[in-house]
Amino acid sequence: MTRPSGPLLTARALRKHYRSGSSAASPALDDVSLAIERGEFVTIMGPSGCGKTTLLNCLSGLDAPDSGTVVLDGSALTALTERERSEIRLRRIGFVFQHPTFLPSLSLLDNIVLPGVLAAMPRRDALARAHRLASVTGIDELADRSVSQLSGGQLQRAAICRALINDPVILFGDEPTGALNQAAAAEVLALLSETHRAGATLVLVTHDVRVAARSERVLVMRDGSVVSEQRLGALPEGALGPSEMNEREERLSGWLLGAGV
Ligand SMILES: Nc1ncnc2c1ncn2[C@@H]1O[C@H](COP(=O)(O)OP(=O)(O)OP(=O)(O)O)[C@@H](O)[C@H]1O
Repeated sequence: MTRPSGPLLTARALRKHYRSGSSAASPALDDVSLAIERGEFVTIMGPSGCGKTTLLNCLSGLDAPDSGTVVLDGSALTALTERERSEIRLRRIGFVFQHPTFLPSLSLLDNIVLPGVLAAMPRRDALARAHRLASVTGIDELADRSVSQLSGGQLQRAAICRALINDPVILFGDEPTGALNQAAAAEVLALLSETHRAGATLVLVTHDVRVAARSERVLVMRDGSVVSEQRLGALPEGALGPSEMNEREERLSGWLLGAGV
Protein backbone atom coordinates (compact mmCIF):
# COMPACT_ATOMS: atom_id res chain seq x y z
CA MET A 1 0.00 0.00 0.00
CA THR A 2 1.41 3.43 -0.88
CA ARG A 3 1.61 5.91 1.96
CA PRO A 4 -0.59 9.04 1.57
CA SER A 5 1.56 12.12 0.91
CA GLY A 6 1.26 15.36 2.92
CA PRO A 7 0.95 15.89 6.67
CA LEU A 8 0.22 12.91 8.91
CA LEU A 9 -2.66 14.71 10.60
CA THR A 10 -4.77 17.56 9.29
CA ALA A 11 -7.56 19.34 11.16
CA ARG A 12 -9.80 21.85 9.41
CA ALA A 13 -12.19 24.33 11.00
CA LEU A 14 -12.88 22.32 14.18
CA ARG A 15 -15.69 23.64 16.33
CA LYS A 16 -17.12 22.16 19.50
CA HIS A 17 -19.62 23.46 22.01
CA TYR A 18 -20.37 21.25 25.03
CA ARG A 19 -24.13 20.80 25.29
CA SER A 20 -24.02 20.33 29.05
CA GLY A 21 -22.45 23.75 29.52
CA SER A 22 -24.54 26.90 29.72
CA SER A 23 -25.74 27.87 26.24
CA ALA A 24 -24.11 31.27 26.76
CA ALA A 25 -20.70 29.65 27.36
CA SER A 26 -18.16 30.21 24.63
CA PRO A 27 -17.24 27.24 22.43
CA ALA A 28 -14.53 24.87 23.65
CA LEU A 29 -13.15 24.82 20.09
CA ASP A 30 -13.63 27.76 17.80
CA ASP A 31 -12.44 27.22 14.24
CA VAL A 32 -9.19 25.33 14.85
CA SER A 33 -7.13 24.28 11.82
CA LEU A 34 -3.69 22.73 11.98
CA ALA A 35 -1.40 20.15 10.43
CA ILE A 36 1.09 17.79 12.05
CA GLU A 37 3.93 16.41 9.95
CA ARG A 38 5.14 12.83 10.13
CA GLY A 39 7.76 12.44 12.84
CA GLU A 40 7.00 15.85 14.34
CA PHE A 41 6.92 16.54 18.11
CA VAL A 42 4.30 19.19 18.85
CA THR A 43 3.14 20.49 22.23
CA ILE A 44 -0.10 22.36 22.95
CA MET A 45 -0.10 24.94 25.75
CA GLY A 46 -2.45 27.60 27.04
CA PRO A 47 -4.36 28.63 30.15
CA SER A 48 -6.66 26.25 32.00
CA GLY A 49 -9.98 25.84 30.21
CA CYS A 50 -8.76 27.16 26.83
CA GLY A 51 -9.64 23.88 25.05
CA LYS A 52 -6.39 21.87 24.97
CA THR A 53 -7.88 18.54 26.07
CA THR A 54 -10.92 19.05 23.84
CA LEU A 55 -8.63 19.64 20.87
CA LEU A 56 -6.49 16.59 21.68
CA ASN A 57 -9.60 14.42 22.04
CA CYS A 58 -10.93 15.59 18.67
CA LEU A 59 -7.56 15.13 16.93
CA SER A 60 -7.26 11.59 18.29
CA GLY A 61 -10.83 10.47 17.61
CA LEU A 62 -11.63 10.10 21.32
CA ASP A 63 -14.31 12.70 20.81
CA ALA A 64 -16.00 14.20 17.76
CA PRO A 65 -16.14 17.92 16.96
CA ASP A 66 -19.54 19.49 16.15
CA SER A 67 -18.13 20.44 12.75
CA GLY A 68 -14.86 20.39 10.87
CA THR A 69 -12.69 17.52 9.69
CA VAL A 70 -9.78 15.50 11.06
CA VAL A 71 -7.80 13.36 8.64
CA LEU A 72 -5.19 10.98 10.07
CA ASP A 73 -2.86 9.23 7.64
CA GLY A 74 -5.48 9.32 4.90
CA SER A 75 -8.45 8.33 7.14
CA ALA A 76 -11.11 10.97 7.77
CA LEU A 77 -11.78 10.32 11.49
CA THR A 78 -14.66 12.75 11.44
CA ALA A 79 -16.47 10.71 8.77
CA LEU A 80 -16.37 7.49 10.80
CA THR A 81 -18.83 5.96 13.24
CA GLU A 82 -17.80 5.75 16.91
CA ARG A 83 -17.15 2.03 16.43
CA GLU A 84 -14.87 2.63 13.43
CA ARG A 85 -13.05 5.38 15.33
CA SER A 86 -12.43 3.08 18.28
CA GLU A 87 -10.97 0.47 15.94
CA ILE A 88 -8.55 3.08 14.52
CA ARG A 89 -7.71 4.23 18.06
CA LEU A 90 -6.84 0.67 19.05
CA ARG A 91 -4.69 -0.12 16.02
CA ARG A 92 -3.16 3.17 14.90
CA ILE A 93 -3.18 5.66 17.78
CA GLY A 94 -1.39 5.63 21.12
CA PHE A 95 -2.50 7.60 24.20
CA VAL A 96 -0.82 8.52 27.42
CA PHE A 97 -2.99 10.25 30.00
CA GLN A 98 -2.09 12.14 33.15
CA HIS A 99 -3.62 9.42 35.33
CA PRO A 100 -3.26 6.12 33.47
CA THR A 101 -5.65 3.36 34.48
CA PHE A 102 -4.83 -0.34 34.39
CA LEU A 103 -6.69 -3.58 34.95
CA PRO A 104 -5.78 -4.45 38.56
CA SER A 105 -6.33 -8.18 38.02
CA LEU A 106 -3.58 -8.32 35.37
CA SER A 107 0.17 -8.11 35.82
CA LEU A 108 2.06 -5.09 34.52
CA LEU A 109 3.16 -7.03 31.44
CA ASP A 110 -0.33 -8.32 30.66
CA ASN A 111 -1.68 -4.78 30.86
CA ILE A 112 0.87 -3.81 28.20
CA VAL A 113 0.08 -6.87 26.09
CA LEU A 114 -3.70 -6.46 26.21
CA PRO A 115 -4.23 -3.89 23.39
CA GLY A 116 -1.95 -6.01 21.19
CA VAL A 117 -4.08 -9.10 21.73
CA LEU A 118 -7.27 -7.05 21.26
CA ALA A 119 -5.86 -5.92 17.90
CA ALA A 120 -5.40 -9.60 16.96
CA MET A 121 -1.61 -9.70 17.40
CA PRO A 122 -0.59 -13.28 18.20
CA ARG A 123 -0.03 -13.47 21.98
CA ARG A 124 3.54 -14.68 21.56
CA ASP A 125 4.40 -11.67 19.38
CA ALA A 126 2.61 -9.30 21.76
CA LEU A 127 4.56 -10.73 24.72
CA ALA A 128 7.87 -10.42 22.90
CA ARG A 129 7.11 -6.84 21.91
CA ALA A 130 5.90 -5.95 25.42
CA HIS A 131 9.13 -7.32 26.93
CA ARG A 132 11.16 -5.32 24.43
CA LEU A 133 9.29 -2.10 25.23
CA ALA A 134 9.45 -2.78 28.98
CA SER A 135 13.15 -3.38 28.73
CA VAL A 136 13.76 -0.15 26.78
CA THR A 137 11.74 1.77 29.36
CA GLY A 138 13.51 0.10 32.30
CA ILE A 139 10.53 -1.75 33.80
CA ASP A 140 11.06 -5.27 32.47
CA GLU A 141 12.10 -6.57 35.87
CA LEU A 142 8.69 -5.45 37.18
CA ALA A 143 6.81 -7.35 34.45
CA ASP A 144 5.13 -9.86 36.79
CA ARG A 145 4.17 -7.36 39.46
CA SER A 146 0.63 -6.27 40.11
CA VAL A 147 0.04 -2.68 39.01
CA SER A 148 -0.87 -1.80 42.61
CA GLN A 149 2.79 -2.36 43.55
CA LEU A 150 4.24 0.28 41.24
CA SER A 151 5.18 3.94 41.59
CA GLY A 152 3.56 6.69 39.53
CA GLY A 153 6.63 6.96 37.32
CA GLN A 154 6.76 3.19 36.73
CA LEU A 155 3.06 3.18 35.87
CA GLN A 156 3.52 6.02 33.42
CA ARG A 157 6.38 4.14 31.75
CA ALA A 158 4.07 1.13 31.51
CA ALA A 159 1.40 3.40 30.00
CA ILE A 160 3.89 4.47 27.34
CA CYS A 161 4.74 0.82 26.57
CA ARG A 162 1.03 0.02 26.33
CA ALA A 163 0.48 3.01 24.03
CA LEU A 164 3.26 1.74 21.74
CA ILE A 165 2.35 -1.96 21.66
CA ASN A 166 0.46 -1.71 18.37
CA ASP A 167 3.14 0.48 16.76
CA PRO A 168 0.83 3.51 16.39
CA VAL A 169 1.30 6.11 13.65
CA ILE A 170 0.92 8.84 16.27
CA LEU A 171 1.21 9.13 20.05
CA PHE A 172 -0.97 11.62 21.95
CA GLY A 173 -0.37 12.63 25.55
CA ASP A 174 -2.50 14.74 27.88
CA GLU A 175 -0.23 16.06 30.62
CA PRO A 176 1.71 12.78 30.71
CA THR A 177 4.13 14.10 33.34
CA GLY A 178 1.60 16.27 35.20
CA ALA A 179 0.99 13.90 38.12
CA LEU A 180 4.61 12.85 38.68
CA ASN A 181 7.28 14.09 41.06
CA GLN A 182 10.17 15.95 39.49
CA ALA A 183 12.52 12.97 39.14
CA ALA A 184 9.86 10.67 37.65
CA ALA A 185 8.64 13.46 35.34
CA ALA A 186 12.20 13.95 34.06
CA GLU A 187 12.53 10.20 33.37
CA VAL A 188 9.20 9.99 31.55
CA LEU A 189 10.04 13.11 29.57
CA ALA A 190 13.40 11.63 28.56
CA LEU A 191 11.58 8.48 27.47
CA LEU A 192 9.08 10.42 25.37
CA SER A 193 11.91 12.39 23.74
CA GLU A 194 13.66 9.10 23.03
CA THR A 195 10.47 7.70 21.48
CA HIS A 196 10.30 10.77 19.24
CA ARG A 197 13.97 10.45 18.24
CA ALA A 198 13.22 6.84 17.26
CA GLY A 199 10.71 8.20 14.73
CA ALA A 200 7.39 8.59 16.56
CA THR A 201 5.04 11.50 15.88
CA LEU A 202 4.15 13.04 19.24
CA VAL A 203 1.42 15.51 20.20
CA LEU A 204 1.34 16.45 23.87
CA VAL A 205 -0.78 18.82 25.92
CA THR A 206 1.28 20.31 28.70
CA HIS A 207 1.49 23.15 31.21
CA ASP A 208 5.18 22.40 31.73
CA VAL A 209 7.72 24.49 29.87
CA ARG A 210 10.33 21.72 30.34
CA VAL A 211 8.14 19.37 28.31
CA ALA A 212 7.37 21.99 25.66
CA ALA A 213 11.04 22.94 25.35
CA ARG A 214 11.79 19.42 24.14
CA SER A 215 9.23 19.65 21.36
CA GLU A 216 9.83 21.07 17.90
CA ARG A 217 6.76 23.29 17.76
CA VAL A 218 4.59 24.81 20.47
CA LEU A 219 0.98 25.75 19.73
CA VAL A 220 -0.66 28.22 22.09
CA MET A 221 -4.42 28.16 22.59
CA ARG A 222 -6.72 30.75 24.06
CA ASP A 223 -10.53 30.70 24.26
CA GLY A 224 -10.88 27.68 21.99
CA SER A 225 -8.50 28.89 19.27
CA VAL A 226 -4.87 28.31 18.40
CA VAL A 227 -3.60 31.89 18.64
CA SER A 228 0.12 31.49 18.03
CA GLU A 229 2.88 29.02 17.46
CA GLN A 230 6.59 28.90 18.10
CA ARG A 231 8.93 26.72 16.06
CA LEU A 232 11.78 25.63 18.31
CA GLY A 233 13.27 23.24 15.79
CA ALA A 234 14.56 19.75 16.45
CA LEU A 235 16.86 19.06 19.38
CA PRO A 236 20.30 18.31 17.98
CA GLU A 237 21.54 14.72 17.79
CA GLY A 238 22.88 13.73 21.20
CA ALA A 239 20.80 15.51 23.85
CA LEU A 240 21.61 19.10 24.80
CA GLY A 241 23.63 19.66 27.95
CA PRO A 242 21.81 21.04 31.02
CA SER A 243 22.85 24.65 30.41
CA GLU A 244 21.82 24.57 26.73
CA MET A 245 18.50 22.95 27.72
CA ASN A 246 17.97 25.67 30.36
CA GLU A 247 18.62 28.28 27.73
CA ARG A 248 16.05 26.70 25.42
CA GLU A 249 13.52 26.62 28.28
CA GLU A 250 14.21 30.26 29.16
CA ARG A 251 13.81 31.36 25.55
CA LEU A 252 10.51 29.52 25.35
CA SER A 253 9.34 30.94 28.73
CA GLY A 254 10.10 34.46 27.47
CA TRP A 255 8.11 33.84 24.31
CA LEU A 256 5.20 32.28 26.27
CA LEU A 257 5.08 35.32 28.57
CA GLY A 258 4.88 37.52 25.49
CA ALA A 259 2.09 35.28 24.16
CA GLY A 260 0.18 35.71 27.43
CA VAL A 261 0.50 32.12 28.72
N1 LIG B 1 -17.59 17.34 29.29
C1 LIG B 1 -17.73 18.67 29.35
N2 LIG B 1 -18.95 19.24 29.50
C2 LIG B 1 -19.10 20.59 29.54
N3 LIG B 1 -18.07 21.46 29.40
C3 LIG B 1 -16.84 20.96 29.25
C4 LIG B 1 -16.61 19.54 29.21
N4 LIG B 1 -15.27 19.33 29.05
C5 LIG B 1 -14.71 20.55 29.00
N5 LIG B 1 -15.64 21.52 29.11
C6 LIG B 1 -15.41 22.98 29.05
O1 LIG B 1 -14.79 23.25 27.81
C7 LIG B 1 -13.75 24.21 27.96
C8 LIG B 1 -12.41 23.61 27.50
O2 LIG B 1 -12.08 22.55 28.38
P1 LIG B 1 -10.74 21.70 28.21
O3 LIG B 1 -10.75 20.64 29.24
O4 LIG B 1 -10.61 21.32 26.80
O5 LIG B 1 -9.65 22.81 28.56
P2 LIG B 1 -8.09 22.62 28.91
O6 LIG B 1 -7.37 23.75 28.24
O7 LIG B 1 -7.65 21.25 28.60
O8 LIG B 1 -8.10 22.86 30.49
P3 LIG B 1 -7.05 22.36 31.63
O9 LIG B 1 -5.72 22.96 31.27
O10 LIG B 1 -7.62 22.93 32.88
O11 LIG B 1 -7.06 20.86 31.60
C9 LIG B 1 -13.76 24.62 29.44
O12 LIG B 1 -14.54 25.77 29.57
C10 LIG B 1 -14.42 23.44 30.11
O13 LIG B 1 -15.10 23.84 31.29
